[in-house]
Amino acid sequence: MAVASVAAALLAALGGALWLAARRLSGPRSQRQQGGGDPGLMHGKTVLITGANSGLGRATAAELLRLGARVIMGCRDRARAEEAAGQLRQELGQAGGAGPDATDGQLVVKELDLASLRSVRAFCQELLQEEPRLDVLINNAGVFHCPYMKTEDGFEMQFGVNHLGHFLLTNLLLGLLKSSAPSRIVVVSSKLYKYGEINFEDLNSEQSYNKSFCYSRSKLANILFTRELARRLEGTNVTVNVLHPGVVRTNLGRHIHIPLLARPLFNLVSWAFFKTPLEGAQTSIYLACSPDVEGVSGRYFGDCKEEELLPKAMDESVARKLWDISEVMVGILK
Ligand SMILES: NC(=O)C1=CN([C@@H]2O[C@H](COP(=O)(O)OP(=O)(O)OC[C@H]3O[C@@H](n4cnc5c(N)ncnc54)[C@H](OP(=O)(O)O)[C@@H]3O)[C@@H](O)[C@H]2O)C=CC1
Ligand SMILES: CC1=C(/C=C/C(C)=C/C=C/C(C)=C/C=O)C(C)(C)CCC1
Repeated sequence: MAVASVAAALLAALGGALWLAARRLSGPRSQRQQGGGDPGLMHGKTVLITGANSGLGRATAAELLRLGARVIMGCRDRARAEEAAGQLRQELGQAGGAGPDATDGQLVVKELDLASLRSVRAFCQELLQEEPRLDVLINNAGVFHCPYMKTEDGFEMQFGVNHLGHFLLTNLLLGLLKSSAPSRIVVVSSKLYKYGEINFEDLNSEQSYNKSFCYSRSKLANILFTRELARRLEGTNVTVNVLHPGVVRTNLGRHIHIPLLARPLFNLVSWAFFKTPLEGAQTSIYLACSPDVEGVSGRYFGDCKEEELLPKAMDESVARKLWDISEVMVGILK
């Protein structure tokens, strides 16, 4: 009897694993694995991607590089970024691209720590000196569910990196984006914005800290920032759009503690149900280079299609107030 139960359990586990594998390999998602598109589409264009050494940013960099762009990887850890850049050059060579030597110079690594306003300023100063143009800025880097931590300037980490660091970065690069117009800004947010609120009385979470709320708040801030910026950029030929990538298998979950014994199960589930980084990056890539969204600004996208926002993400007075407070927080108040 016991032997029969064990055998049944093993068979069920095997059947489940096979079903998951079949689902992963034959589902519609696998068809989106390798990007198509004209390999010369982004030729002559310079793209800056924050957090380009890992996950979605890395996959976005790989694809835009394949499409011929000069890609600047804005990353906080030079060693991790150089390692990723080396792998990307090699992958491009192996995929029949221009080859590691010919692509040199099209992939540039620069240090950028969004948890330090000093680093953001130094990064922009160098970039403005060295780069004659910037066609696409992709605000992709992010931190998720970290324990309570503060940035170098004393801001709650998720709000500080996901919103404020990118707020300063974008503002300092706006002149170059305008002089390179038509140009685009792409902001990576999340569907989890739905659970956030902009609680102006405690933006630093000094009174209480809830990591889920603070992540959602930072992602709501990404959307409000996008909409306010789109309004300010009207008539400049610089567009800005925001997206959610879906649930993607990346390093974003690094602060989530999974007990050692449960990890294989979580890995299996994420492998079966989460998007791959390349699948998740499709909307970022679409907004960065598709002719379909030429002139489109201030909109929210998922799976390369426009989606509706909750009223709280379209509240113009909250967006303006957040903009004004962010200017004071990062020290660019004119
Ligand atoms: N994965 C998912 O399911 C979802 C992701 N997103 C969003 O997608 C974006 C990309 O995340 P994803 O690729 O998943 O996660 P990863 O953790 O794989 O990548 C995040 C990137 O952000 C960088 N980063 C973190 N902190 C800083 C900092 N202070 N300064 C500069 N760079 C920093 C990381 O650098 P380092 O490697 O050095 O840590 C890394 O390169 C994020 O904005 C995230 O909120 C949204 C919805 C779902
Ligand atoms: C891959 C993987 C993980 C990653 C989780 C991730 C990437 C969560 C993403 C969250 C979302 C949806 C954020 C939305 O903004 C775990 C569970 C830590 C452990 C098992 C392997």
